[in-house]
Amino acid sequence: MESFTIASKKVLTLVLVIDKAGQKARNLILLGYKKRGFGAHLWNGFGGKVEPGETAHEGALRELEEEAGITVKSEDFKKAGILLFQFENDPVALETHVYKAYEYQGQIRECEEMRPEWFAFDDIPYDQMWEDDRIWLPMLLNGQDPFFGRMYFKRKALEKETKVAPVVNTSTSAHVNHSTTMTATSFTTAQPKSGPFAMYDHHLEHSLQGVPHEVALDGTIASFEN
Ligand SMILES: Nc1nc2c([nH]c(=O)n2[C@H]2C[C@H](O)[C@@H](COP(=O)(O)OP(=O)(O)OP(=O)(O)O)O2)c(=O)[nH]1
Repeated sequence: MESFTIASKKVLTLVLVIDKAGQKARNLILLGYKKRGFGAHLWNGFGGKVEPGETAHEGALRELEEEAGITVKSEDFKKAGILLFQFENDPVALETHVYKAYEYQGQIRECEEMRPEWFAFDDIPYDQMWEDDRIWLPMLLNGQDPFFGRMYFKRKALEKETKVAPVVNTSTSAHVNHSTTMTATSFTTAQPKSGPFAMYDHHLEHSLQGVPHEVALDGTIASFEN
């Protein structure tokens, strides 16, 4: 496993809302399609950066309200673990505190950043999610939390995708005009399927005895919650 010292870290949150045997008698998970910013075009839980003066718990509740329009009572909010994301040639690691909730209040709504949607557990769109999610999300869903994971990513080479504009038939005739030329070709940078980063290594401990509270700069669990 890759192991390198972190110079600093940012504290983030990630919330998974689960509807156990809901209306359709199937277990459902609420994911949001990220419309812009970091992790754009991927499905994910709700969350973001913890603000100064806020605990991770408070930050997670705030982001859930901002991004999905719903609230969760503190007693229904359970810490599932910490995921430490490290990126090649980037000394800043992302210490992501993951929470789960089975009850919520309010009306789920879309915002500028996220489009929420329920997914059955057997229909989770892993190929349109961060690559590490297929490793730890099943554990969260199976109750194998709390967990602690370290995930290492490399930046993917962005492929150039050629978009060919539709053929414009300038002929007034009903017959296909074979002499019609194709108009300007536009070049766009394609978004790789599971985001611009590729995971190249990971380490995951699950069913821990205690709930991780903080990660040390050597990438180990610094403390557990009381
Ligand atoms: N599932 C999953 N989530 C991840 C991974 N990496 C990663 O940063 N995240 C989450 C943690 C945060 O919830 C979110 C990143 O936070 P963000 O940049 O959207 O934060 P924010 O909402 O404060 O951002 P902004 O308002 O400044 O745009 O993505 C990953 O590998 N898997």
